[in-house]
Amino acid sequence: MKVTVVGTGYVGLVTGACLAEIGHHVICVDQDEMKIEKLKRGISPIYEAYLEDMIFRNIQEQRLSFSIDMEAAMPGSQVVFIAVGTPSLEDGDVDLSQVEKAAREIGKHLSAYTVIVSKSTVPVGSCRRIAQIIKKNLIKEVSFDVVSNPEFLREGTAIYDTFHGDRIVFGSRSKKAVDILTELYKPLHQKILVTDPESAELIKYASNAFLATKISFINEMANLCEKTGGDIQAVAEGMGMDQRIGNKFLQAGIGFGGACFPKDVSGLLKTGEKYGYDFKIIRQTLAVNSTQKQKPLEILEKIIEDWKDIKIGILGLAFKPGTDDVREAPALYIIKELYGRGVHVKAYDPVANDNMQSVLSFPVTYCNNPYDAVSDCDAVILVTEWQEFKELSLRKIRRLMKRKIFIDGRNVFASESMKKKGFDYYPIGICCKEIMTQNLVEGEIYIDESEKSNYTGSGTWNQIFTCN
Ligand SMILES: NC(=O)C1=CN([C@@H]2O[C@H](COP(=O)(O)OP(=O)(O)OC[C@H]3O[C@@H](n4cnc5c(N)ncnc54)[C@H](O)[C@@H]3O)[C@@H](O)[C@H]2O)C=CC1
Ligand SMILES: O=C(O)[C@H]1O[C@H](OP(=O)(O)OP(=O)(O)OC[C@H]2O[C@@H](n3ccc(=O)[nH]c3=O)[C@H](O)[C@@H]2O)[C@H](O)[C@@H](O)[C@@H]1O
Repeated sequence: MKVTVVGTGYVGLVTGACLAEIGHHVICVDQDEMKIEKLKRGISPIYEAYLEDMIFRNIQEQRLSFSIDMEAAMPGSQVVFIAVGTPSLEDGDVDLSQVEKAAREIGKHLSAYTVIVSKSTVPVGSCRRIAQIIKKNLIKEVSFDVVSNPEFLREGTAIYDTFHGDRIVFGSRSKKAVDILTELYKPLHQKILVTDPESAELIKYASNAFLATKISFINEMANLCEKTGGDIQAVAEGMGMDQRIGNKFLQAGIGFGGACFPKDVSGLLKTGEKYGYDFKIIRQTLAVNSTQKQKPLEILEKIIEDWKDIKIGILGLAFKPGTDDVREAPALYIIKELYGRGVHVKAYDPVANDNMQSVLSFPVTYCNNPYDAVSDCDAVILVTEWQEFKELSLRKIRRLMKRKIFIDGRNVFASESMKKKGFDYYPIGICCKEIMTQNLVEGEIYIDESEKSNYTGSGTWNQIFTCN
């Protein structure tokens, strides 16, 4: 089948390359000339495992090509994917300008029946709007269908996710369109759910908002663990063993980031507002996440008395491992805050140094390896759990650091072992101070000095704890 993909961001490129891989003839169009020039030479603008090889191979085998010209790309395409960006506006609403522009251009170049697929994440009702725009811009009278086909890939595992997805969703009332798309995706052998466009559009937002809420929930549990002496990893393990809950997306840390969760949760909240509905849970999901990002700073505020001449090393800049994407990355927020306190920030990421440098105007020292990034530092904050960091020589890290404050934002290391190695170690959701067992009276509540003034409880219980 001949397919056009409009937009060569993560989704456009992965969709295009994977459809070519399963035998279709795909042309990817982008308005960004430089990107297209690179892609024509087989160079991927994003870091994603296996993607560049797949692009290169499919160009060579003449199933994949790139263009900036919609007029040349569209003729003969049975399916046109819209995979352009839908970023957040200032107020959290969804900016649909790229989608609307793509729809106008598709309308102008439509010459025979075509299935137009919305792969971009768009608010409920957008397929209807896309169809209106296309209709308004048609040069000649042709029929077409617009189908919502949301994308569920994760950055870092995008190719795997495409070939091993849990489901493919088609939102359409047209049997003809659904049959064509079913044929297109047939080689993937995945479960297909066919529903109306409105439900398909909502499935995408509901899925992202639910996963983000699961993360905020476990982060709140982590905060409670710190106060009560629990260990969030044990709590998550115990919860995850219940198959109704599942063990995925229960990794506590310093909050979620990326191009999608923050913007899609805000977008769903805005949809609620537009329809007169206050979506209380996801409002709190966002609020919890923004507090969680502050955790490393809260920890440091308690330890560092004078910020003058403080040097801090950041390990990991990408919003998650496996990608060079720094959009809404927790590291962005942390670096800005540290810079505001006059800290000299050193940073290292295996692949995202350049991207961070292009969005941050502050003078950060970008390093070529993790050891340089921690060298002579008062504190280190591990922000992204790259495999490379799990294999670090901690003895060397300790030796290189000035003070030994280690904030582990992703709970990569074991508390006991870090303490034994001489670090002043701060994981997330794990109570770190030694539990004092002398002079304790059963039935009394013991809390840390700094928490005394906040304690308002009147009862007693048998658990004895001290916390950071
Ligand atoms: N990044 C991800 O992992 C995922 C993204 N999504 C959704 O997919 C959509 C695309 O996301 P990304 O790939 O991250 O986008 P992106 O913002 O990285 O890239 C969009 C691309 O579209 C191009 N573009 C914009 N308007 C165009 C036009 N009229 N004609 C030709 N090219 C045009 C831009 O130049 C850019 O290269 C968004 O709605 C996003 O929410 C969904 C699932 C996963
Ligand atoms: O719509 C999208 O763009 C995509 O958004 C997410 O994918 P992605 O943002 O690439 O990455 P995730 O693996 O979901 O991680 C998102 C953020 O949550 C954080 N996270 C994830 C899992 C967890 O247990 N804890 C946690 O803090 C990660 O560190 C990261 O910052 C969804 O997982 C995809 O299904 C969806 O297609």
